[in-house]
Amino acid sequence: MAELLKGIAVSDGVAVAKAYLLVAPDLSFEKVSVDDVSAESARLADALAKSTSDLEAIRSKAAESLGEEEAQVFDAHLMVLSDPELIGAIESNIKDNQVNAESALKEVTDMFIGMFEAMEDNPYMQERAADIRDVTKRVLSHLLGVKLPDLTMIDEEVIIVADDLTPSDTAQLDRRFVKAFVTNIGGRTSHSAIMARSLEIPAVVGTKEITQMVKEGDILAVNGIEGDVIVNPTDSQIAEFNTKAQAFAEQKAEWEKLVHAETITADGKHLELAANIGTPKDLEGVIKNGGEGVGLYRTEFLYMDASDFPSEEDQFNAYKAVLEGMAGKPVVVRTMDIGGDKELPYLKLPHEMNPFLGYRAIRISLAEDGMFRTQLRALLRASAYGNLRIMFPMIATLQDFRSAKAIFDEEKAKLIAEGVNVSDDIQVGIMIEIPAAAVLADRFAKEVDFFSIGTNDLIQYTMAADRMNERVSYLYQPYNPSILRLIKNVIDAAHAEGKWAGMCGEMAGDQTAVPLLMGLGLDEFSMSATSILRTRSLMKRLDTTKMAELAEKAVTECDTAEEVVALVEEYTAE
Ligand SMILES: C=C(OP(=O)(O)O)C(=O)O
Ligand SMILES: [Mg+2]
Repeated sequence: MAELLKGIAVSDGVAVAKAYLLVAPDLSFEKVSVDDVSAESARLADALAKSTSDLEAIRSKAAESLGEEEAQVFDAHLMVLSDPELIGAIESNIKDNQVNAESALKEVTDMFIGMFEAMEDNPYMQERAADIRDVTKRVLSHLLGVKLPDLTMIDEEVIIVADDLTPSDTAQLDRRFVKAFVTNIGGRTSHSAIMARSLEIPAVVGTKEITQMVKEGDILAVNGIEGDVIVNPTDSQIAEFNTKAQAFAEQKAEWEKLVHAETITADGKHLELAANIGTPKDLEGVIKNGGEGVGLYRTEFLYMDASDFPSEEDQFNAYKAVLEGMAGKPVVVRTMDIGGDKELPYLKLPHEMNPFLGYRAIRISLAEDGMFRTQLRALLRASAYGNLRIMFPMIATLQDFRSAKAIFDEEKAKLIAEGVNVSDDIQVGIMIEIPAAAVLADRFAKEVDFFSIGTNDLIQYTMAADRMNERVSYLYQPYNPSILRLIKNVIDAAHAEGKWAGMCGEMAGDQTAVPLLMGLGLDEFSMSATSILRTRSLMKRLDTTKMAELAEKAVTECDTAEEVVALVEEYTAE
């Protein structure tokens, strides 16, 4: 029977395909004694052989899609499988203690993992412990006859079902095969949702129970525009979804006509529509969608995609590629924003109660300033290849900004003294994503070159509602008058000092927010590349004077987000 589930629509598009469960399988087992130890050893040998052949296949797939360097992680895993000391110890455990292969394996690997993990100052041994942990899971899965899900091995059309997708899971999705994803948790501004939009993969998150409702092989129909998911749809429901997919494709074709057009409002004002990117590869989408610049390059993905800190040279090459790719159009590069839902496995950070309020972004950069200086040097060297702007994330105090700017100035002076070609026209600005900075924007505006409002975080900190938590998503209110007042304060403060104010939070591409932001005088709108054309189409039919009247009313006369939405509808009705 078909079952309908409602979730949060986070990435447009409609898809129907087979479910693929990305759920950690149950690998529990009982320790039992065995009489036939040679049969048990044969079971172990069989599981080891199957694990080896899995890993060889995964390795060659990774080499093809991610590159040889990324694939080398799997060499370390293969080495574990052929390590005579480890395998020998498991075999002896079976023989000497007459126990099943599962428990012999687990006891020995736990012992090695414990030993290596105890060597706290030795990152090499820590990594070996992680490798053994991974390989043990694989061998156990073969012994128990359960399947380990693996995103890189998908080779048919599927819809991924998971509790949550991490940003690195999302980065591995192959658009040819992954037609959509559906998760239990998450919100519109979770990083996996943001990435789904740039990959143009339809997605519905926060369904709370999709993983319990779906079995391997079920068919799913997903509508990422409205947030509907149907498990095992009927033929007529499939036909209905296909009609919606068709209508969406036609709407997109209409927007695509604006790809080379400028963004001009009904009263002839030019506004800048820029794109948010995570890697140089995303430039293709920016160009395809007519982006007039890059308003946010999230450089942390460069760190997250590597197995160790990227070198100055690797970073320089990535930044240069983006600057050259945008051919003189502005590119705002944000310095590393690790923390919150963006983890860096090789930067061992202590577990925190509230990671979004913890040690993250500029706080890490200022404390571990070697890493920060490397990034700034790479950026400064790349500045000669385009129109670079640098932005610091999570600035809470003027002292944060001054410290970061002082390090930037020092590195710039050093490079110039070394005779390196550095642009003398690099604007340095900040993200406004912490309410303290939004309130004090008039003071910041005297010292920075620009603001970019990061509403994804600004809303969660202002409303005290976690951006990832679907239970409090009703409080995550972009149109709440309190948020609009903060935004107005920031834009007015920038303009009073002759500076520009942009926005790179997801709100900049939200079709209900855009009329308000136009009315508040926002200069630059930076969003997922896939939202650019529909926003250009909307702006073309709106008049800035009328939108200013709308914004003024919203800020001074509305009590609630609902009232603001009603007002927007009234002012934008055709
Ligand atoms: C753009 C933002 O940064 P991120 O989503 O990467 O936290 C924001 O907080 O609005
Ligand atoms: Mg942020």
